[in-house]
Amino acid sequence: MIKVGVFGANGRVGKLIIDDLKESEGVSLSSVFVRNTLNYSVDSSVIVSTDIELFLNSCDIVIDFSLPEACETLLEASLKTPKPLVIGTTGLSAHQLNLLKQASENMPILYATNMSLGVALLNKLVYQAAAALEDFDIEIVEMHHKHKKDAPSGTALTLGESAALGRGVDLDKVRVSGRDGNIGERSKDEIAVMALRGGDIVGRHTVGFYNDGEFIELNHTATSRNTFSKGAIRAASWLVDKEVGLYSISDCLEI
Ligand SMILES: NC(=O)C1=CN([C@@H]2O[C@H](COP(=O)(O)OP(=O)(O)OC[C@H]3O[C@@H](n4cnc5c(N)ncnc54)[C@H](OP(=O)(O)O)[C@@H]3O)[C@@H](O)[C@H]2O)C=CC1
Ligand SMILES: O=C(O)C1=N[C@H](C(=O)O)C[C@H](O)C1
Repeated sequence: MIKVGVFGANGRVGKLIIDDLKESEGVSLSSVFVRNTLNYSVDSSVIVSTDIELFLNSCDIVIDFSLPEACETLLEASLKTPKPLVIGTTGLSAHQLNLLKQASENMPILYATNMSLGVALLNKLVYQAAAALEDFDIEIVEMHHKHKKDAPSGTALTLGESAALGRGVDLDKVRVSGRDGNIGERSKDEIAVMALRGGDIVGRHTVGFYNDGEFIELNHTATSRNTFSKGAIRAASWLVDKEVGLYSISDCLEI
């Protein structure tokens, strides 16, 4: 039985991971890290702790859905106490991403801005379309619930990277994150990544390829957050016995 530690357990996704672990074969909840208290009860055998060392020492693998600062704390602690990590937290800074890469030299880490099978496939399709439709303008729009803190979503940025890779350009150099005022015509290479927020939208991503006379839009809509929690548990079962290194969700899903 794989002992799973959950980091971010009070959160929207964290709570679902704890529920879904009960229904998943070969895995069980062993520890939970909390800043203060856990907002609900778990089996008395589970270690619920504010002590990150105790939390790490009480599990075989960690699943993290928290916030960038919290994820940084986890990565720093894991440098001292290495554990396989499945990280779903988005909005990581360049420094935090570097820390993640550095940590993956000591332990296996799977980092995915979206744990769904559909988005993993969408990234492949976007890469292909961007390469094949070289004259088409690429625009990405994401929609999420009003509580989401980071923008644009990690998924939208990853889709932007897939598109940029297909075009052989660097997303950081071509990304547009808003348009307002008399800004002039769209340049050929730019890739816009725009964010909308409202209500309880779980997650919707559209990558559009627009040309004169025709356009294609590739869309993925998550209708349940369990898509992410179940995807993360599947990733944990896959990652737990891997060599040190940085893995993607495509590695896990073999697509
Ligand atoms: N990769 C993917 O497939 C997906 C990724 N996400 C990402 O996962 C993350 C979490 O999303 P969501 O569950 O909606 O967010 P929530 O805001 O609901 O949950 C965040 C969690 O992080 C914890 N937390 C915040 N700060 C700290 C800290 N300093 N130390 C320890 N724990 C902390 C909170 O604990 P407490 O309540 O105790 O403060 C809470 O449990 C986001 O980055 C989101 O974008 C979301 C869905 C899918
Ligand atoms: O915060 C969310 O809710 C989500 N975050 C992820 C992201 O930023 O891409 C994945 C998903 O779309 C839901």
